[in-house]
Amino acid sequence: MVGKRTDYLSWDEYFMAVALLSGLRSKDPNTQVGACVANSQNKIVGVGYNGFPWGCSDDELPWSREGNYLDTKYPYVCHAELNAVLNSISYDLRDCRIYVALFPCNECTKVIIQAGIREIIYLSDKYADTDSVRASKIMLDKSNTSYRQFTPDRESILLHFSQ
Ligand SMILES: O=c1ccn([C@H]2C[C@H](O)[C@@H](COP(=O)(O)O)O2)c(=O)[nH]1
Ligand SMILES: [Zn+2]
Repeated sequence: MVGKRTDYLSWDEYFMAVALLSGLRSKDPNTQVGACVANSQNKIVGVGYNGFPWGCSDDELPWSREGNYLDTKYPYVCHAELNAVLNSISYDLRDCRIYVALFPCNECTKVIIQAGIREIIYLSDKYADTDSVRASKIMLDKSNTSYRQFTPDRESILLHFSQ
């Protein structure tokens, strides 16, 4: 008898990989963030990445991090989590989990909480020392929204377009 494959992706690996793959769509030269929302039946209900709003050309708005506020990306870019929630097939995301490449900022955290998402699984917490992420954690703790860092059991996942 032929046994089943044993190196198949766990649900956490699968959804985090979808989040990272979505992040590869981002044009941000510094930080590419992807997000994937999965429901309690392990179905993907929304994905997103950081990018400019509809109709706002990637070639006309700045990707700078520094300079006058209006000459930076910050006032314009839609965050990955916001896009994943807005792109979702369901209005009600109660009991869903969101997989994100980067710990959500305070604005995304508000969206996540208000959408009813119950758990955040993140990869990087590189902005842990900012007030934005501190505020996120305060709100998450108060609202009983759980969060945990994804600890991968494998270094990478390879995809080949040629079989
Ligand atoms: O919760 C978040 C926080 C940030 N982002 C996006 C917004 C920007 O495009 C980058 C951050 O750029 P830096 O150059 O690292 O400041 O990440 C997001 O999608 N979600
Ligand atoms: Zn954000």
